[in-house]
Amino acid sequence: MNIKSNIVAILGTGVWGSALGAIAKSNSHDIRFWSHRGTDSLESIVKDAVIVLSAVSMKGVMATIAKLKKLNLSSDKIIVTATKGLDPETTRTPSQIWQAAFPDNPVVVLSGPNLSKEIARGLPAATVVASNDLAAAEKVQDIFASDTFRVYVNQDPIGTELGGTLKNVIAIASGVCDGMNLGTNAKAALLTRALPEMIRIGTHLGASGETFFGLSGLGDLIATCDSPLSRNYQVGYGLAQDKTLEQILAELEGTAEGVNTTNVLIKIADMETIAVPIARQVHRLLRGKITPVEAIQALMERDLKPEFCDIEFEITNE
Ligand SMILES: NC(=O)c1ccc[n+]([C@@H]2O[C@H](COP(=O)([O-])OP(=O)(O)OC[C@H]3O[C@@H](n4cnc5c(N)ncnc54)[C@H](O)[C@@H]3O)[C@@H](O)[C@H]2O)c1
Ligand SMILES: O=P(O)(O)OC[C@H](O)CO
Repeated sequence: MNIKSNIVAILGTGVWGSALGAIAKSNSHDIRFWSHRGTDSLESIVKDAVIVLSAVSMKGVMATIAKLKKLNLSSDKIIVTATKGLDPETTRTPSQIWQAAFPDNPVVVLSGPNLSKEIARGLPAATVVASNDLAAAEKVQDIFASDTFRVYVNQDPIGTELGGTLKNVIAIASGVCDGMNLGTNAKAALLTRALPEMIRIGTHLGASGETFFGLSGLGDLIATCDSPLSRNYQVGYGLAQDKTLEQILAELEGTAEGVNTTNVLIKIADMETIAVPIARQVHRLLRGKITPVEAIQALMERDLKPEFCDIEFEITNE
């Protein structure tokens, strides 16, 4: 599909960075991996790269940026962020942090229903690359698109990023739902009511509401909330088995960003007085304040209300 080979630096060699690197490599691009635990210098990895893609977990974003800042990154390099998290101190998204650190570089968000283990197996999937700089997003689209990985562009980086980030909180709730065998009706109600919750927070933070109905919102919500491959789902499932959070995290392979994201989301909701009933129960559950049964009761016993009363959005695209 691609004719010209580009040098792509992938920062973070966890399962997602590795899977993304393998996709670009199969498109004949020259991939250079960097890990904070490895021996290669960051400078040598990013030196000739056209694209610098960060797939480090949220806890590594600030440290990685601090290292890159020392290297005087040229402003023509496209920074791609694939992290799905929120900064606990500032509540900012990774793309906001990257853009503030490198104001002259194009920053592109890559996010979608992308369980890395399925992608590593070459199963078909789709994703979104979003940026205020459309040409940069299209360049990233060109580099990663393949006949098994369909890449769409859009111009709502914050909405695209927040869809992938906020759904991790709901994936924990969904794991609880399945772990307690609450059935398909309960799961459908949970996911459907979660979407306006995500939209309320997202639009408050500057996202476009319609983005949440696309691949990076609804698409990723479905994928993550319905798959035992999701680490966030596994956290919820474990809580439903009466395991402690510490025990679950100790057994977990890789990062469950939803645990930190729940804390940041509640911080934002409390500061801005935004209703997030599902996330609030997840927060209480993670902190050991309530049991899964009490969380379900609290959600079911809330005051009755009209179904559509608190979000406004317009679908403008076909
Ligand atoms: N795994 C997936 O299916 C998937 C899909 C889409 C997005 N994501 C997101 O991508 C990010 C990475 O996910 P993953 O599954 O590869 O996680 P992982 O736990 O497998 O890997 C985390 C990576 O972050 C790096 N890291 C951690 N602390 C660091 C630090 N202080 N400095 C530099 N690097 C540090 C680790 O070395 C590792 O390379 C997460 O935000 C996740 O939500 C994951
Ligand atoms: O394993 P998780 O829970 O981080 O989920 C993976 C991705 O975010 C799904 O798109």
